[in-house]
Amino acid sequence: MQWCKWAGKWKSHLPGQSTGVQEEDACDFLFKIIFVGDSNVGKTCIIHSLKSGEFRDKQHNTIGVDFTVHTMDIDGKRVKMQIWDTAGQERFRTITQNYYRSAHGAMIAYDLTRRSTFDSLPHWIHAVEQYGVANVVFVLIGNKCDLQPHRQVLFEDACTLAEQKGALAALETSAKENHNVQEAFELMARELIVRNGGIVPHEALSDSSNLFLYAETHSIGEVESLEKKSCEC
Ligand SMILES: Nc1nc2c(ncn2[C@@H]2O[C@H](COP(=O)(O)OP(=O)(O)OP(=O)(O)O)[C@@H](O)[C@H]2O)c(=O)[nH]1
Repeated sequence: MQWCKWAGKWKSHLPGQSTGVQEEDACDFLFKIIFVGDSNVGKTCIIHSLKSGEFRDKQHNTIGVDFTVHTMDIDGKRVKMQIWDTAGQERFRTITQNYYRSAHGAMIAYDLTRRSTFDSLPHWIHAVEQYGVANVVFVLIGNKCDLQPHRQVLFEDACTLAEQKGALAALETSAKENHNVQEAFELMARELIVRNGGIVPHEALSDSSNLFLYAETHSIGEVESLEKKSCEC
């Protein structure tokens, strides 16, 4: 018998029987994650980088919502993440908000070379909180950290916003260089496992703060004392 935990509710699966669930579909946890943020911040590329480890220079914008499943092993637990890649374009907002419902976690992305996409974050956080489940876990992701010379957002500004809004973490990623992509999703998975009754021994989670940041781990107190300097990618 295989078991799959869907955010608190256990479902049993009998491989090869009438459910049609195969051995490879078995998992210990199954989480729904929505990926939101302005258009062209790199959401689709991050997901592609997560799945393939490669960068694909996307030629077109997402229309509505795309869906993918990513499985990872966390300390011996098989964790499946249903990732919903939503279109950032304004015209799809009404449609995409329908997918926020029942999401356990939200990745909220901005492009660190475009300040306007960072300034949109309060909107996205509000929307996730408004249309999603109560106490949804969210992570702020500053993408394109390979483009350091074009940086318009200090990492410390993202940390401050993360602290103010109650984000789990602020991270900087590069889909192009596959930097911090796996880490972002693993961080989310570990937190969701803990919130859903699993025990995941990990030094980051034993920190008194639940805010984990780019490159190094800092508690909220440490963040406040960080100098205003851009972080290296
Ligand atoms: N330099 C660099 N470019 C990136 C990175 N990630 C994405 N891009 C580029 O940014 C552009 C937008 O990427 P997408 O993944 O399509 O952005 P999106 O957020 O999914 O956009 P929508 O589908 O409109 O919501 C593409 O031209 C990518 O090649 C990155 O990490 N570094």
